[in-house]
Amino acid sequence: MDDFIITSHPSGILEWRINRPEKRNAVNFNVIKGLEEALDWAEKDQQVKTLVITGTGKQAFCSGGDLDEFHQLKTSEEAFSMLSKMGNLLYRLATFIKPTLALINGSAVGGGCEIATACDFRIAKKECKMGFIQGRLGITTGWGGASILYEKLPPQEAMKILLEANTYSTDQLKELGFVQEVFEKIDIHTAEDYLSHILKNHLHVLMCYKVALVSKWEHSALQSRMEKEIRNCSILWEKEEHHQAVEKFRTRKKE
Ligand SMILES: CC[C@H](C(=O)O)C(=O)SCCNC(=O)CCNC(=O)[C@H](O)C(C)(C)COP(=O)(O)OP(=O)(O)OC[C@H]1O[C@@H](n2cnc3c(N)ncnc32)[C@H](O)[C@@H]1OP(=O)(O)O
Repeated sequence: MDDFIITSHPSGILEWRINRPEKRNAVNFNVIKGLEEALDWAEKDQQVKTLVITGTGKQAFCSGGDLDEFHQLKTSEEAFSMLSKMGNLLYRLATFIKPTLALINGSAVGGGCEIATACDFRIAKKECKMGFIQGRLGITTGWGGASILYEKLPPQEAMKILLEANTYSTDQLKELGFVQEVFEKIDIHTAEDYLSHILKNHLHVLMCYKVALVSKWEHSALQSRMEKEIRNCSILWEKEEHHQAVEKFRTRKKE
């Protein structure tokens, strides 16, 4: 089974789906490669007007980094190599020249929330649990998601959900303005309906509006703020508290 699936829809949506439901769509090195592939495709294909990111199954959008695969990374430098690889892709996603949407089909936690944050829009199935839970593992957002979140929510609201490292309901996050719409059921057709007016417009119109947003972030040095955030996470990654927290998760069911 492929770790990700890319589907080009006649509506002009390119769908990138993380396909690891048995691990709640955790991100491994293969999935990181898949995100780069999807961004390359969406950039080059003139038929593509929007990029939609989602997950396979009804339980998870994405559970963040694969704690088994990335658990092997022990030192700050080893961690930084992976974190910056994904962080560079999240900067590329956040500043992507075409509109992007996170179709949140299930729980989105840790780096899964960072991926959702990097998209322009977030629509979610009711009752999904979402949250930047990295703090529970003794680390901070490792893919630059906090810097992007500070661009999308009032700073005090963004800081509260980062500091709490908690999970929230979709209704709570809609009230905060993090989630744009909540649906009882959700699938790619929900995304097509939500994007229907955007998909009717010329691609060059959509791209010009994205350029206007991206230039704001270029001037406010979003990329270097993300790099600093990622470096700080890699320093925390090396500490014993982080490795013990990950080990506790990985062995929790075997007790
Ligand atoms: C790399 C850093 C990155 C960043 O911040 O940049 C991060 O994302 S750090 C945060 C990493 N993610 C987590 O800590 C989330 C861990 N997972 C969970 O909290 C839960 O699994 C949840 C809420 C996503 C879903 O809970 P649910 O009860 O529905 O499922 P289970 O917990 O029973 O898990 C089912 C199955 O999936 C495996 N699993 C889940 N998440 C991960 C993961 N992130 N990495 C590896 N494997 C994961 C879990 O172990 C179970 O497998 P099984 O073989 O059945 O034990």
